[in-house]
Amino acid sequence: MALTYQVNAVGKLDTTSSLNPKQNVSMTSEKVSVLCGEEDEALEYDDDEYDLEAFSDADLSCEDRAPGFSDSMNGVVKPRILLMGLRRSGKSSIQKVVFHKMSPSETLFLESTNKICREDVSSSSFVSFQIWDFPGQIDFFDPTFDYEMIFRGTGALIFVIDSQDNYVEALSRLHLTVTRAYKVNPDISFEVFIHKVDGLSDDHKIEKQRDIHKRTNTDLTDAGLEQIHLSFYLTSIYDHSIFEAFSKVVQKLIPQLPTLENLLNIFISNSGIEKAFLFDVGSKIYIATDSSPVDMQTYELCCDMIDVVIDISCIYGMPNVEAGLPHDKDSMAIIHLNNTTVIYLKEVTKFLAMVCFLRKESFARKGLIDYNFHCFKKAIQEVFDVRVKVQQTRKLLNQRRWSKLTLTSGVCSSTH
Ligand SMILES: Nc1nc2c(ncn2[C@@H]2O[C@H](COP(=O)(O)OP(=O)(O)OP(=O)(O)O)[C@@H](O)[C@H]2O)c(=O)[nH]1
Repeated sequence: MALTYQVNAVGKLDTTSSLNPKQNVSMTSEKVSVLCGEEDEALEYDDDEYDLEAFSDADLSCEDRAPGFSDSMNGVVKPRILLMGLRRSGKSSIQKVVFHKMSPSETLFLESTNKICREDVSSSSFVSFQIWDFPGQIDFFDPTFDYEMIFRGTGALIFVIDSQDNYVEALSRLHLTVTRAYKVNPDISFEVFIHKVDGLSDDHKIEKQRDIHKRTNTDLTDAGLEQIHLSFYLTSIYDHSIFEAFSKVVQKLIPQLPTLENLLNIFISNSGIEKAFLFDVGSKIYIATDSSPVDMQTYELCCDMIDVVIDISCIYGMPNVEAGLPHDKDSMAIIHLNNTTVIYLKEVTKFLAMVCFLRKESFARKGLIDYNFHCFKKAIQEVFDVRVKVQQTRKLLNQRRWSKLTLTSGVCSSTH
């Protein structure tokens, strides 16, 4: 597949000739700049000047990195993604494969979960949430169980259905869960993973999805809750479908998604690129892509490329001691496929990477692409800065509100 291959692992980036005269690069999304003309093609852009690492992690507490969901007195908590479903439907396997790099075959030895497992996922500046894995046997509608508290802070509820099993019971549990959760928090996104589809033929998969879709919608309509929207995904841990489904779930929790998509659209249209993804490298979740449709094969190629880069970096790269990663913000890779397509990976931060698909002819203008990438990086920094400012203001306002309340109550008690 790969005719030529080039990886710059940690600390080995060859950011040679920075021929660019110090230009004043504009930072707003509308101004992702375009360079045209012959001489621009010679440019090699040095991204070091704008060190995104500086704002990717260190400046922020965990709370700051959370997208949305304010519920405590003066802070912001991470949105929760709940993994629910009957026993042995595959919940823990999904979590282990996507977030712990467990190989699918190892999940055969996973023991049944007997208590709620919470895990923080804060792998990048944009991806930050908590996953709660519920044991299949738990009756969370038991009166002693505070399900209202759980649903109140939930961003997405993933209900996993084992497609290789009889799913009648799973569907009635899904209905119960969704209706109760909706009453507590109508903002939850409800996601249904029709899981373990690796054992089914293509026709059978579609048929199952149609059947499950029809039954759940009929149940909701009968209950007068047709306004509840469920999204369905066919998933398996044995291929990339689980990563793709998880990407779509996570994207719904990123408030900056439209801005990121817009930036990617501007970037690709000005750089001769056919498709670009913004990946969270650790989990292989793509947090944004441009508006052209995503096909599974392209996504799989991106995942394979990320695996290769990580493997090579682990072997030949110098460890990024601070972050505990084998790659850093300077890592990049180029793969030339034998069908004249080039895949170009460039790190945006130490956690985020952009993967682009383009024609060989367009790649000849690498200088232009690198320059536009550099502008894209700066625009992302702006998005991030704005978010930090909004969150800091929100915190400040909350603190003020509380001190005002304290004062008021002080006045009340003295007049009494
Ligand atoms: N064929 C196939 N098997 C899977 C898939 N995902 C999980 N499994 C298997 O399903 C079995 C149960 O997986 P678990 O992850 O333990 O299920 P769980 O829902 O967490 O179970 P509880 O902890 O009991 O609630 C394991 O043997 C997994 O290997 C899949 O996509 N395809």
